[in-house]
Amino acid sequence: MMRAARRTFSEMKPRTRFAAHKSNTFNKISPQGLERFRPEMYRIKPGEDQPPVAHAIMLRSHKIQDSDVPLTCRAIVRCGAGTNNCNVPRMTELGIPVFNTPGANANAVKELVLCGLLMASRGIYEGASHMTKLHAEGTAHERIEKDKAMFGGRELTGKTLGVVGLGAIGAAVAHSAIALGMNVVGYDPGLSVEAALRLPSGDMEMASLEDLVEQSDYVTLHAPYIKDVTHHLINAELLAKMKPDASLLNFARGELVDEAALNERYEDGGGGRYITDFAVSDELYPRPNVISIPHLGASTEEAEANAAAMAADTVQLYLETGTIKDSVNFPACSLPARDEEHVHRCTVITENRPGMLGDLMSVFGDANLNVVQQINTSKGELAYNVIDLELPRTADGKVDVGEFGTGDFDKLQAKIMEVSGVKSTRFISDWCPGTGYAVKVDDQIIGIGVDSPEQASYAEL
Ligand SMILES: NC(=O)c1ccc[n+]([C@@H]2O[C@H](COP(=O)([O-])OP(=O)(O)OC[C@H]3O[C@@H](n4cnc5c(N)ncnc54)[C@H](O)[C@@H]3O)[C@@H](O)[C@H]2O)c1
Ligand SMILES: O=C(O)[C@H](O)COP(=O)(O)O
Repeated sequence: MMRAARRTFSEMKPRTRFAAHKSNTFNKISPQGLERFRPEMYRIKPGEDQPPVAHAIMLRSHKIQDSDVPLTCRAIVRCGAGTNNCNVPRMTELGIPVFNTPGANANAVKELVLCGLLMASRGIYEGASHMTKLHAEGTAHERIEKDKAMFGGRELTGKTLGVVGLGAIGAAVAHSAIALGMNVVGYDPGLSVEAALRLPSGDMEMASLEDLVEQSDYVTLHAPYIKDVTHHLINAELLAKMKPDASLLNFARGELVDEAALNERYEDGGGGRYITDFAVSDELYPRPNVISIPHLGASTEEAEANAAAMAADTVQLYLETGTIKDSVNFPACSLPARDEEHVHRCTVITENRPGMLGDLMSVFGDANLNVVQQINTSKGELAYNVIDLELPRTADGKVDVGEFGTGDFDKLQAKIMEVSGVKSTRFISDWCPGTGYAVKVDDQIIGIGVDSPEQASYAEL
C-alpha cells in the first residue's frame, strides 16, 4: 500500500523526501551529471548492485536486460543518442519512458567523423602503423622518404559526401564538410522541421538513398539502429551502386551495414575504405580497407559531461513534475505546476483509445475530486496524462485530512488501475515525489506504493 496511516501533509514532508528517489547507473557516468542530483532527494548506486532497486536507471552503451529493470522503475535515461541497447518496445508496454540526450555528443562525433574522412582519403593510419614497424626495426630515418610513396592519398575538397541521417550529427557533419570544400548530398526519410532548419539547406542537395550512394565519394551513416527498420540499411544492392573507390564511414551503429556484403565487395576487388567506430566481423577485420575504432565517438570530456548533465535534468524533471521531454517512446508533455497545498498531481499512462480519457475522468468524478487542470498527449498506441486534483479543504483553506486522508490515495489509485487500458499511475507532490506508483503488468496490478516488492524485476513476472 502507498501510505500506512493518516497524517497531515506537513507531517509527512521530511520523512518521504529523503526516501523519495533512487537512481541506478550503468556505465561510468560523468560526475558533472551525477552532481546535479540533490543528495537530499536522490541516492545514486552502481547498476551492478543487487538486488536492483531504482526509480530511475541511467546508462550509456551498457546493454540493459529486462531483468535489470526493477518493478520500482519509472524511467530509463540514456546519456547519449542511441537507445538500441534497451528493449524500448517492452518498456513502452510497461509504461516506462525511455529518454535520451539529443545533440549532447554531436560535436564530439562530428570531429571524429572528420578524422574518419581524412583516414579514408590519406594513408594516415597505415602510414603511422608502418612507422611503428620501422622505428622498431631502427630503419625509420633511412626508409621514410622512400616508403611514403606507398601511402599516397587524395584530397577531400571537390569530392562528394553523402550523409545518411540528418539529425544532430548528420547536420553538423554536413556543415563541416561544406567548409572543407566538399559537395554534400543528404538523405533522411524522417527529417523533422527542427532538424531541417539546422541544415545548410542552400548548400546541399537531398536525394534518394540509391542516388546518394551512386553520387558519393564518401558515404557517412548517422541514422539510428532500429531492429526491424534500419537493420542492414546499407545492403548488397546499395554497395553494388557505390563508386568502385568510394569509402563508407559508420559512426552510427555496426548493424546498419551488411558486413558479409561489404566483405564480398572487397573480395571482388572493390576499393575504398570502411572506417567504423565499432567492432567488425572476423572476415572483415583483417582487410586493409577496414579501420575499426573502439566506439570513441562520444568519448570526450565535453560530450560525456554534456550528455550526463542533460540526462540528469531530464529524468529529475520527469520524476518530480511528470514533464516529458526527449523521450523516444513517450509523447512530449508539460503542465505548469499549481503551487497550492490542496492541489495534488497524478500521472496516468494508458492505451490511446476512444473513451479512455472519459473512463479515467469518471474515477475522479466518482471520488468527488475536482480536476483543476489536466493534459493528455499521445504517441502511437500510448497516451500520457498529467492531472492536477483539488483535494477537499477546511474553512481555513488547509487540506481536509478528515475528508481525504493519505489512505484514500491508495483507494483512488486502485480505482484508477482498475480502469481498462490503464498501464500505470504515479502520484507526485513536493512531500512525496514519485513514491506512489502502481503498474499493470500483463493484466496483473502491482501496487508498488512505497516500493515493495523491491527485489523483483519485470523479467521475473
Ligand atoms: N559513435 C558514437 O559514439 C555515437 C555517438 C552518438 C550517436 N551515435 C549514433 O548516431 C545516431 C544518430 O545520432 P544523432 O544524435 O544524429 O541522432 P538524431 O536523432 O539527431 O538524428 C537521427 C536522424 O536519422 C534519421 N533517420 C531515421 N531513420 C533513417 C533512415 N532509415 N535513413 C536515414 N535517416 C534516418 C532521423 O529522421 C533523424 O533525423 C544515433 O542513433 C546513434 O546510434 C553514435
Ligand atoms: O549513441 C550514442 O550516444 C553513442 O553511441 C555514445 O555511446 P557512449 O556514451 O556509450 O559512448
